[in-house]
Amino acid sequence: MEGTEIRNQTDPDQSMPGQDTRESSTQTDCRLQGHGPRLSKVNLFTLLSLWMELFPQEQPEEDEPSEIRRVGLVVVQDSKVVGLHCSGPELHAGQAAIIQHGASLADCHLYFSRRPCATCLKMIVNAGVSQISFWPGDPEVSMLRSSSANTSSPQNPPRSIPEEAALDAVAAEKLKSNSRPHICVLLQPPAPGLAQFVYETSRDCDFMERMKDDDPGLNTEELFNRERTRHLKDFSSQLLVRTSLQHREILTHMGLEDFCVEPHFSNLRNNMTELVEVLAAVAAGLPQQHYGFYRSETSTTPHEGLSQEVVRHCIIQARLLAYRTEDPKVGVGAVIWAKGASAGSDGTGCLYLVGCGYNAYPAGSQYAEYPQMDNKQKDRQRRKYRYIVHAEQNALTFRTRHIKPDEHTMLFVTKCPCDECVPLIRGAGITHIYTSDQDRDKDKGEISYLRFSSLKDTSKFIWQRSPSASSHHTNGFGAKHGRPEEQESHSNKKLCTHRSDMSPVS
Ligand SMILES: O=c1ccn([C@H]2C[C@H](O)[C@@H](COP(=O)(O)OP(=O)(O)OP(=O)(O)O)O2)c(=O)[nH]1
Repeated sequence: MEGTEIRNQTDPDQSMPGQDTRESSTQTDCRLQGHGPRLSKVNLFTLLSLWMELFPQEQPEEDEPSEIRRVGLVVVQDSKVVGLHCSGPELHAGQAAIIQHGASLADCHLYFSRRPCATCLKMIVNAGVSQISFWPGDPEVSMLRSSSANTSSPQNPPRSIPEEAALDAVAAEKLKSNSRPHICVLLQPPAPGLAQFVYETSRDCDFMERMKDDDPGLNTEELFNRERTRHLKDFSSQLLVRTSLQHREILTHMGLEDFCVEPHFSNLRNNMTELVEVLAAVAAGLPQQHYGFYRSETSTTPHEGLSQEVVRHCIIQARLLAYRTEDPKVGVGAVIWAKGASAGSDGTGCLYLVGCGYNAYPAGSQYAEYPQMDNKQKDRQRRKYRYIVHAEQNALTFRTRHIKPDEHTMLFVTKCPCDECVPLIRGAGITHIYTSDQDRDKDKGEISYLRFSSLKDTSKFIWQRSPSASSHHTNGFGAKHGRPEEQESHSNKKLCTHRSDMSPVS
């Protein structure tokens, strides 16, 4: 099994070979700070790749399943995400990455949501990529689907691997063993309690809170559980291999026989399931029905440009990033996408990634180098606020592309931008912001959110009840919406909702 590794460490943040060792030392020690478990970088990149595979498509997959499956891809350079891709109508995700990044892929790490086909792999190997990691489910050239008459399904596995998939597997194996890049499966068990932490914090995130504020009678827990179950079902059928038998067969054909041995096999399947559960919980934090991102200026103006599905997708990317926060208390994630003049052949259409980030202490700082206390501490100099770099600030600082004045540049952020960030966002030329405005107009002393309302030259799209749902007051959702009521709700919140010290992410 040359070139393939089982990474199954007990400490998810344990440094990887080739990974910056400072990275693990900067993390907040959750046991000391009361912070929930933190997502490891490997798991973040893995989850982002799975999520990219699920990027909403203009053209839904044909009824007759193709043997070529959609793939999500995350391109990482120096531990920073520099590309998010997915398969499109013409190009596979790997090909799209080659087209967009060219030889600058050299020394990048690539995280695929499936083992890429040999056609992509040869170009990627050729570009000098340093490491390729893939999710060990059904590969891009599917071993579960067949175009032959006896079409298979997850319920009825093919009696043998389709010929095309078997040939592709042989070629991929050859590329794996002959290539300079390290081609491996980099899966880590999520930190103990992470799934539960994500479950709790997603259920109470700003987006859910907004729904609760609008309709105090709404059973958000029930709504959240329903959404989570629905996502879990969808994501599992897409991303997991249903039976152990099928999974063993696939792994064997991919040259991953070592994974088929116990306890590795059970661990692998457990880790995969747990990560899919995390993804389902994060996605459930933004229930699809009746809510979406609508202009803040007047909630009756329909959303322009991006579909609600795409916006929601990008906000969920930001929510995943927030689980890498170094703030002992509040995680914030931000993603910036730009809309190019013409659609590429990537599954993201005209959109391309500009940058992403989460709130953290200055890059390269050592653990406990900076104060981590929150505003309940008495000494002002011991508070975190002067040291933490905000999610938007990291996304802008470590962006991979220039922001072009003639293009729409869209910031997706899980928390209302604060007064420190608003001028940066304006100065950088961000044209659209998608966010929750739960903290808008609040002044918390050390950090305030007063300037967001006066940010005039940027279109703001706020998570709120869809204007059409509001006018009908359907399904138990209350009637409150629109600017006057929103303002009333904010001032009320200022008085009555103060989060506790153990306040969760987002
Ligand atoms: O635009 C912003 C605003 C804030 N943050 C981060 C910075 C800091 O890490 C955290 C502060 O969150 P919040 O304002 O909720 O402060 P808190 O510590 O939770 O205080 P409080 O208890 O008053 O909510 O959010 C960002 O990344 N971007």
